[in-house]
Amino acid sequence: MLAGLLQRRTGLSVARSFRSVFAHEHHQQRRHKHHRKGQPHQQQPPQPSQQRRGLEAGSASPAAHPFFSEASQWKNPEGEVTCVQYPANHYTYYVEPSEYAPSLQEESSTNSAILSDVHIPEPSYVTINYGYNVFHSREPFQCEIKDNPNGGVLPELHLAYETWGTLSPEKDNVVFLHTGLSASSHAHSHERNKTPGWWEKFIGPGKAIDTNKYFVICSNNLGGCYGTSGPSSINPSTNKEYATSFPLITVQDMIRAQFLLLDHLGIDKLHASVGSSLGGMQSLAAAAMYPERVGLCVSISAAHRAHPTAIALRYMQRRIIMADPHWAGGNYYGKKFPVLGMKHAREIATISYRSGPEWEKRFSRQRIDGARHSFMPEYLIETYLDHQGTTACLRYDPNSLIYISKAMDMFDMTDGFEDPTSAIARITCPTLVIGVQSDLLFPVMQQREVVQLLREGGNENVTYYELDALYGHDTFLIDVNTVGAAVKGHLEHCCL
Ligand SMILES: CC(=O)SCCNC(=O)CCNC(=O)[C@H](O)C(C)(C)COP(=O)(O)OP(=O)(O)OC[C@H]1O[C@@H](n2cnc3c(N)ncnc32)[C@H](O)[C@@H]1OP(=O)(O)O
Repeated sequence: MLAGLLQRRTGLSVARSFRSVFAHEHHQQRRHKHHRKGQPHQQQPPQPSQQRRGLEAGSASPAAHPFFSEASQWKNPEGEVTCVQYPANHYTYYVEPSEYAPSLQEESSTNSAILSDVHIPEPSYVTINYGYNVFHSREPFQCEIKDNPNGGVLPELHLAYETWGTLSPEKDNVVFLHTGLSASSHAHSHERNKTPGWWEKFIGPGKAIDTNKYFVICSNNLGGCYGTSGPSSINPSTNKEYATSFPLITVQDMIRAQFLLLDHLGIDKLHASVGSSLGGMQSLAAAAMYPERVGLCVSISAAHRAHPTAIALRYMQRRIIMADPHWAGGNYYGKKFPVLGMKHAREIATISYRSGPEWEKRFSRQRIDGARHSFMPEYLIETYLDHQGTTACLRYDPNSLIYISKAMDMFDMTDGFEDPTSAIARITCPTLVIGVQSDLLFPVMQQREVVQLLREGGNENVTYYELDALYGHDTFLIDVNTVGAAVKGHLEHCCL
């Protein structure tokens, strides 16, 4: 009955969500139209912000390259423009003096072969504190894979985390939120960082994770770049960034680091471990590795081991980053930044995060009004991917993406755990598994398999919801009505 109810809710939610998607699209088309007005396939005049910085827009002879019809701007996480992409494959980049060094970078090229010469230092993720707390352990942290630089030992460990709600005197109301691949600990806004978080609509008073009831902790993943030890952190032994001397890490290492944080906070047992995607893998791993310390488990759009298709997609993202000459073996910190590798990797990632059925409805075969056929972005799906790559590529450290995506590929609860045959069987707590039928990255057969293994392992309290939402893997970020309702039900009612 509950499943039927949820199915109905899903249908309603999809219809409602698509209204906003179409509104978005029409807005986008208007934007394109506006930009091109009167100047199809011609170079745009410098934008006011470019003029202010004295950049020249005219040196690339755009008439010879009639493919780009507008300039687009790239922004850093603070919303400041850090880069401008000009028409006709003519790229000019500049950076804010206050945030980056050297103070002003400007380079241009006239054909795509020279794009790899763009000069942009790495983004500010390593220098700006986004309002998170940092747990600092001075004890060496032994990573699981010992065949690694320094035997897989990190001399120290930093773990960035944020919290919402109030910890009960008994410390028994903790919900630990594990993040996806490139997310930070900023799942929700708070006094020290008012920017909406990546699960803004899911967390708060009365919300799916109710902060009137629960104390929510979200930590940035080991290997990440938002305050937790990762390749861009300074190795205290050398006083330089680890880069690729950072050891290979596993999902189990991420969990061990998180439980060190819980030890530090004096929290013996979680009310619930919750996560989606990589976070859903972590949630399963946490419940298997620390069964006595996890009260409830929620795993959304995840799996107990990576699917070969997902490995293939992440492999290509890594290869594209590593093929960027500015990746330089991972040693690009303070030098040229592999921005194009990161942009194209993000474009591939976006293909895996959404779904064909969504794009059929959202973009179909629509093209930019008046665009000529060319090899440059012309269909709305192409401009969309271009936009996603452009906006996301300056928000994350490419080396972090390489390390964490590799950890996802290596994740396999039937292998690599101390007692592999029974890793899933060790999950004895009530567990909610959610799958989305349009998910390419973690296809629903994987969630069904997790449920089957849990039940075969003797867990009698397993709930499974399969959603027919069209947003693919990203449904967990978008569909608060269905995903949020299921999570709330599990956290608040499953054991009553
Ligand atoms: C693997 C793991 O472990 S986790 C993976 C998790 N997934 C991600 O990291 C993806 C993150 N995605 C996001 O953050 C998304 O913004 C979401 C999911 C939160 C919201 O999605 P949506 O509301 O559908 O917006 P979406 O990001 O798809 O598109 C909106 C943007 O695309 C632009 N856009 C839309 N259509 C087009 C188009 N045809 N051409 C160019 N740009 C377009 C919009 O103008 C808007 O731009 P803006 O963000 O700069 O304002």
